[in-house]
Amino acid sequence: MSNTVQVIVNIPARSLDKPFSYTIPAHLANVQVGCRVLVPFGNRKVEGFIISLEPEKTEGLKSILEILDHVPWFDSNMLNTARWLSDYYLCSLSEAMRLFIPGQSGIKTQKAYQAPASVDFEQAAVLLSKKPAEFRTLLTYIYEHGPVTLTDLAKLTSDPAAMIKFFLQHKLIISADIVSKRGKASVTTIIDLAVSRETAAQIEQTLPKNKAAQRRLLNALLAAPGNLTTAQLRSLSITQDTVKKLAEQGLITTRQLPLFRNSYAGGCLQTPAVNLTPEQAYALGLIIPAINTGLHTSFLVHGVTGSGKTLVYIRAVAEARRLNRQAIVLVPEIALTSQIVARFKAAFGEDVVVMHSKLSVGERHDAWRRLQAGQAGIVIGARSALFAPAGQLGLIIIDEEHEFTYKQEETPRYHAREVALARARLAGAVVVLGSATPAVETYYKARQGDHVFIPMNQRVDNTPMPEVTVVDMRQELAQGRRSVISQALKDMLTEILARQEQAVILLNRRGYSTFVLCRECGHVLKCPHCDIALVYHASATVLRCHYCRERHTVPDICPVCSSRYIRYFGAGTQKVEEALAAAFPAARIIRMDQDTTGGKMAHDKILSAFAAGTYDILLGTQMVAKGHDIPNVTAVGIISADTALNLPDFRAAEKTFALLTQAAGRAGRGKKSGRVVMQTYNPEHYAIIAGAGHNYQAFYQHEITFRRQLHYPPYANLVKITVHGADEITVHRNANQLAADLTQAPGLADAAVIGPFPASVNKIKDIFRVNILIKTQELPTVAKQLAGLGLASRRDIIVDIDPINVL
Ligand SMILES: Nc1ncnc2c1ncn2[C@@H]1O[C@H](COP(=O)(O)OP(=O)(O)OP(=O)(O)O)[C@@H](O)[C@H]1O
Ligand SMILES: [Zn+2]
Ligand SMILES: [Zn+2]
Repeated sequence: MSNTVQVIVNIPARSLDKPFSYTIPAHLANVQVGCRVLVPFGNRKVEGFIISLEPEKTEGLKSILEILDHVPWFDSNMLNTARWLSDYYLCSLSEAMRLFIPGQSGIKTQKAYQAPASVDFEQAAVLLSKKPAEFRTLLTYIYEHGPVTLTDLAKLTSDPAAMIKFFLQHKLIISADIVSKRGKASVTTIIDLAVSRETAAQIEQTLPKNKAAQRRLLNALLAAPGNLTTAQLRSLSITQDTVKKLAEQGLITTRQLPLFRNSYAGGCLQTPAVNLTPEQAYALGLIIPAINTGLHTSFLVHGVTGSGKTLVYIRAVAEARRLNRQAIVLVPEIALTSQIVARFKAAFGEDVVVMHSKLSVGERHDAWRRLQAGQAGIVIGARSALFAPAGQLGLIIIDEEHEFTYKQEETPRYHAREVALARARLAGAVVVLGSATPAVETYYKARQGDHVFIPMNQRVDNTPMPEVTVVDMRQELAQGRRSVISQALKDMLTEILARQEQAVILLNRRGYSTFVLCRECGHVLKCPHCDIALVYHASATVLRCHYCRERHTVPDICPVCSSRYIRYFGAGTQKVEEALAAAFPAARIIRMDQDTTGGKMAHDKILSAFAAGTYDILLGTQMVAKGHDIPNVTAVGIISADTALNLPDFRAAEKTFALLTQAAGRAGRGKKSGRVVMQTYNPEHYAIIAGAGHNYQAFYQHEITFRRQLHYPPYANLVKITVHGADEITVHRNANQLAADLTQAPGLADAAVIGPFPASVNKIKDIFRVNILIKTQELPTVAKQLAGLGLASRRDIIVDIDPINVL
């Protein structure tokens, strides 16, 4: 029997990134690895996670105060995944473990005040004699009711803080933490008769008149076929007090049942039995046996838009469930993917737990307890669902695996795909990655044999892919048309509106203010050394390369065609909406972008209204391009296909290609065929040509060559180091020093250190940010070196392994 445990305290401070030892008091002897506990830490009580039991007994240790879980919250798979995460992403183990807890902590700590162990009443009386009477009242209250919080005290007097300060100063009170468990399982009380119905009826008769409530309760129980819940009693205005009185007399019994909150009562669809398409059958023919082996395998399902990937996921999950194993289904953003959630709900009902950002911490806890207890088998949600306590994990699905929302942009800066692969490897689980436009890194890995590759090249029912027209906006200008809506787009919309079909218009606005484009010839100013668009810094009106620091002034005329139409930064959604309204006064247009969608569920509402046919045209940014499956959408217009191309980002072409393909994929998914108009200043760019031709292969061939030549991922790993601080000069000095140190560091000899350069948004809330980029083929060595330099524990530094945003 072990007497000592190693505990990771749930405090995200980097300086505490090591386990602390505690002893186990005799009454908590059954504590296990993976349990959350309450421990004394300094003069506080904090939550801790037990990561190991030590055989040795060590003298002089503090002991654990309380066990918060009777079943360990962390199983070995979760614990090892957290360890992997902290090693790979250079975060502390507590930062990694917090990911696995709804609300990041199982306890809530409130500061409270109470009487000290001994009080010198005489001295207290002297001190208070000079003070207003309020002081005495408050102190008496604290002595009688303590520990009490400031909030409690604020109910008694308007400004308790000053008085508390005085009491603390003179040691009349001490502060103490009130620690409460979070996400307590909500319970319902069940009330039953403890005596025979005859006895109860007799007693009811003999109760005096003033016991009306007790009589009502007995009558209610006599009338009810079985028992009653407190909620039912409330409707009869029967209080807890009455229940207590009858229970004390031994007439009734009460017991508590856990009540699981389930806030997602979404409408269930009826799924008719379908025959699998040959490609779906082929995919499942590979995936299902893999699930059966119980060994880790990963698949990449590269299925064109509308090829029926969701059904493959559902059947794979059904197989995992048949084997009594659990499944995690990740979607990029729950608010934009209600259709897939509805399909899972329809197929699996209550076995599905849906995690979305609107859930309270309590609801999350309940949901996760249901998974932990095996009462639910499937969790579907955004990247955080990956950390669900699924002890029987057999399958992880990542839909739209190329989406950048899978990367967490705060510490720990993990990518859900990588963590999923690590967790599944540790659990012997299968991973299915699905996308019409896989990330270049993922596709490369599949070609290398790291993932089993499954192509799905046909749409369901062999519906043709939509026909795409590329419009050269330079030609439009040359022909005197200045509208943001080209003639071809206008013609297409006129036709489909006349047939009462619907259209989606995508305005790809991202990055518009960061680069300079010539409207006449489409030329974008690029760095001659890095082939990346120069970033426009409005504050200094200069152009800079964020990869090699080259600087240029902004030209007044285009260096290629001498046009004065350079410095074009594009149009916003509002402007496009006005142009559409002017061209189609009768059309019902709904706009969806950051400005119109305050709450997250607003997306959902807009999409459902559009799907229901309340609107003819859905106009918006990126978010209109994704995920939805609306049969009456036959036309897609892309206002500015190439804006993302000009982002000073080596993934610019990939982002553009993915967006065009996904957007085009919204058209013609039903019986009616679809059409797409893509407006661009770069019709000869490979991402545009491949996007228009639905040709992933062509895009990939081009892209991978570029990546190989310039040593970008997948041929190297990147690490982004951000130095930040309030003082610009210090930040720059520290960054320069760090870059110099890194260049000299022995373990980084083979790595390229690039920068420092100011972040593209170089000042946020008065904090300056400067980036250093490391390109390496030896990430583990570099990571070790960075950890050795103590970077991970510096407060002014953020280390981002495999950054998605390099700006
Ligand atoms: N075997 C089948 N028989 C009939 N209809 C099917 C079949 N499989 C899928 N479908 C239907 O085909 C449509 C497209 O399927 P789904 O939405 O799964 O495509 P997808 O591959 O996920 O596309 P995207 O990548 O664009 O999201 C859906 O309406 C779906 O219900
Ligand atoms: Zn030009
Ligand atoms: Zn450059």
